[in-house]
Amino acid sequence: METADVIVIGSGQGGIPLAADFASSGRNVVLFERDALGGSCINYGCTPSKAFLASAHAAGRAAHAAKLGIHVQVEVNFSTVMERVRRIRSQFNQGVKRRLDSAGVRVVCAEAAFTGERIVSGGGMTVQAGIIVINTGTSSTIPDFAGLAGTPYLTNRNFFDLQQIPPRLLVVGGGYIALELGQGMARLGSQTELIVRGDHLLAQEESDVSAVLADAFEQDGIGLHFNVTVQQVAYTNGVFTLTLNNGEVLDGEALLIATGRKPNTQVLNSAVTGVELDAQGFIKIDEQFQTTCAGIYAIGDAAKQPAFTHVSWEDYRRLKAILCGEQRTRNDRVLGYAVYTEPQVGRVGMTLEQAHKQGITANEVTLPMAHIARSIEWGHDLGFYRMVIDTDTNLILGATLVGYETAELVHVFLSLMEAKATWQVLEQSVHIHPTYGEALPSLARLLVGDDMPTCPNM
Ligand SMILES: Cc1cc2nc3c(=O)[nH]c(=O)nc-3n(C[C@H](O)[C@H](O)[C@H](O)COP(=O)(O)OP(=O)(O)OC[C@H]3O[C@@H](n4cnc5c(N)ncnc54)[C@H](O)[C@@H]3O)c2cc1C
Ligand SMILES: NC(=O)c1ccc[n+]([C@@H]2O[C@H](COP(=O)([O-])OP(=O)(O)OC[C@H]3O[C@@H](n4cnc5c(N)ncnc54)[C@H](O)[C@@H]3O)[C@@H](O)[C@H]2O)c1
Repeated sequence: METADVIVIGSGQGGIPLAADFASSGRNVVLFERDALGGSCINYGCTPSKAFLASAHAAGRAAHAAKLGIHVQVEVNFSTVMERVRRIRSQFNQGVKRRLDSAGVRVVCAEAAFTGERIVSGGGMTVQAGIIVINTGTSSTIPDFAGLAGTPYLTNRNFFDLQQIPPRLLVVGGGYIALELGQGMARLGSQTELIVRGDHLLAQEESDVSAVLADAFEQDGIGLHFNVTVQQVAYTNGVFTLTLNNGEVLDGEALLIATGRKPNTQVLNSAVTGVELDAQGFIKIDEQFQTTCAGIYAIGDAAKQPAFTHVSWEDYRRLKAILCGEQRTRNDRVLGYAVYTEPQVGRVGMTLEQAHKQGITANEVTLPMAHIARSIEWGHDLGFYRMVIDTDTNLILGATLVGYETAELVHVFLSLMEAKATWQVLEQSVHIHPTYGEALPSLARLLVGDDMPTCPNM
């Protein structure tokens, strides 16, 4: 058996920099990875999906430009789209390999499992270390629909290997992946149907967020089927046939399953080293990312942190500080997220309902796109900006921005909230005309009683 200073299991978004940093500082680091280096984000998640959406939204914007008086015939070269996606993914993946190699991390390309107390085995190698970091992420959950098993359905894992655009695409799910990839395929030319179990898209968001997205999806020609489940899947002569519980029957040349994620912890055999899992299989951690076994830590999706790359990356920064002796915790951070549909959803902090549930005296203001000069001028008329505040302290508690490129704009709120700024700071700010950003002080001015419309020229 070999020994190391640090073992990292999984090359997720936190594990890579952690392994590289410790190896660069002279520690003996072994990293196990059973699949492509770089984890879900680089290989099957953010990187390929956002490169794919760059093409899809370019096509969508061109198609919608008719309302600006620009009429174009959109012609999609799907092979070029997907080759570009795969080229970018490969470029990022190679970058990870170079980073780990140059830092001196010993990479073992194999599945790892615990075989004893702080002992990890994989690929014919057994290593013991005082510090072990688990960063094994999640995989797609596959529902047990009758007839599904054994059919060539898609998940985010094989979606980016598509060579040809299916004329018709069936998507099961109403969450992030279903919406981003479903809208993307529709914009590239697939007749897309979304099969949604609940009564609105993005179930965790407020219903008016979902309503805006549903409106946009209908403009893209996407069929929306709410409050339905799949009863039967058949696959014959290259065509999927889904029978829904309301009797509806849908056909498509491709079927994308996007029904959520499960933690990659089943094969870890973590009990042998005293690492406990919760009922859903996520690794239990304390405030400092430590598992129920001293010296073993878990970060990212497998530790049930909000499942985003920037969170796994921030887990790494905090865990590194903790391992270097700093008093840090994982809880004192403002976390946001975005959905890269068009329009986008940029979110941070609490909704009004969540604030009330916590017993906070809160209020909210909402500014529709129709009251923002830039959105009228540019023809981006769907969506709204909303801010939630604590009426006792005046602190900003959260924001929901639905509209064009709001994944960028929401950072104004992330920084204000990190700085513990009051809404008056925003209200007093002078933003540039005509921008989407100028609507944010206008939003805050609704709290001092300004009536809409509140932007210049409105
Ligand atoms: C389609 C899609 C799009 C996404 N888009 C975004 C986005 O736009 N923005 C965003 O912030 N987030 C996005 N995410 C989420 C994001 O990809 C994850 O939250 C992020 O990758 C963090 O994951 P992680 O670090 O926990 O582990 P992962 O990136 O999942 O990596 C875990 C690694 O561990 C390996 N592994 C697992 N078990 C073992 C084992 N026993 N032995 C060895 N290796 C093992 C896996 O092969 C994998 O490489 C997206 C996800 C998907 C699926
Ligand atoms: N833009 C981003 O940051 C981004 C993009 C993609 C994924 N992600 C991350 O990846 C995670 C996983 O995404 P996801 O879309 O797989 O999950 P999700 O949890 O967002 O959505 C899952 C959807 O599947 C539905 N569903 C679950 N079981 C079902 C069943 N048996 N039949 C029919 N529908 C069912 C749910 O109702 C929900 O609509 C997200 O939560 C997010 O953290 C982030």
